[in-house]
Amino acid sequence: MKNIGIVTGASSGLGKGIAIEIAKGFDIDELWLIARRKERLVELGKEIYENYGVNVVLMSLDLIDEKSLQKISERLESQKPNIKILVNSSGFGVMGDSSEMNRKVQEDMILLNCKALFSLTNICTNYMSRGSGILQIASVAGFCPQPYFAVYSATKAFVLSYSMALSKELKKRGISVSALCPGPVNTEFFDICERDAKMENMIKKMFIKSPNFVVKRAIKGYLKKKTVIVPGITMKLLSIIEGLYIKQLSSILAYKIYKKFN
Ligand SMILES: NC(=O)C1=CN([C@@H]2O[C@H](COP(=O)(O)OP(=O)(O)OC[C@H]3O[C@@H](n4cnc5c(N)ncnc54)[C@H](OP(=O)(O)O)[C@@H]3O)[C@@H](O)[C@H]2O)C=CC1
Ligand SMILES: N[C@@H](C=O)C(=O)O
Repeated sequence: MKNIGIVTGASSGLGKGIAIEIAKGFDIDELWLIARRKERLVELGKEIYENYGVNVVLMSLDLIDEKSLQKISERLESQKPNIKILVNSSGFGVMGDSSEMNRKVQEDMILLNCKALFSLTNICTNYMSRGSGILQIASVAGFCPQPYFAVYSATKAFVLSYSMALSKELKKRGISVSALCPGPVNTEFFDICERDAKMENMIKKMFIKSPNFVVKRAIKGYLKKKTVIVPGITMKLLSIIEGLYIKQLSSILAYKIYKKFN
């Protein structure tokens, strides 16, 4: 059976960086790279094949479109591979006054950051086995309901909560789930996000990290099977103030209570 990795959002930023690290260091036969921009995927696929000898499958798909998820599902069903690692990095955020912002943009944030991430995770767990793992790209924004980033921070709270709970459910199958929660990272994310709120992002830029820094910590945390990975000391402190340990404790308690009575 073929061992594969799947990375969404592979055309730029964290997804691209993580895809390269997987190709470098993971024992896989094939890497599926997913995003909309085909030319970017072709470029990355070439780099990965030439430098690391890993076969790539390029899937130029809009994950907001349900048909894209069907295509991935059909391909998995026809090949029945063993998914060693799934990375859900596709996502975007737009700042602004939620009641004044375009509704479609906000709905799309929910569809991509939450719905597509959930659907792909749910599809892929059917093709995972002991030793497989899932790396979800959440955000420190998931710890804090942020005014003027209301929908985005809510989508990341979903990713964080879903991933923390799922990690307990999948433990019995030997599958790890890690939620990466970075603070601001210097990627194309801010080209989209900054449309409405330059001032806010000037503050964020004081704490900005390079994608390389975040990718390295993401892989390290994933390999240690950490449920929540927060890169950098400032963001770690912020996440603790915003309740990281309380969330972790209540999730463990909820799991123990469920197990006792079921
Ligand atoms: N940068 C930051 O400060 C932080 C980012 N994050 C999260 O990290 C993740 C990656 O973001 P980052 O790398 O920074 O930003 P980028 O903008 O560099 O990457 C976003 C990726 O998502 C893909 N994407 C966007 N829309 C779609 C779509 N409809 N269908 C499929 N793929 C799509 C993009 O590819 P394409 O356009 O080709 O489709 C791109 O590859 C996101 O989930 C983001 O929320 C979390 C914390 C901080
Ligand atoms: N963490 C960043 C995005 O998710 C931010 O808060 O801008």
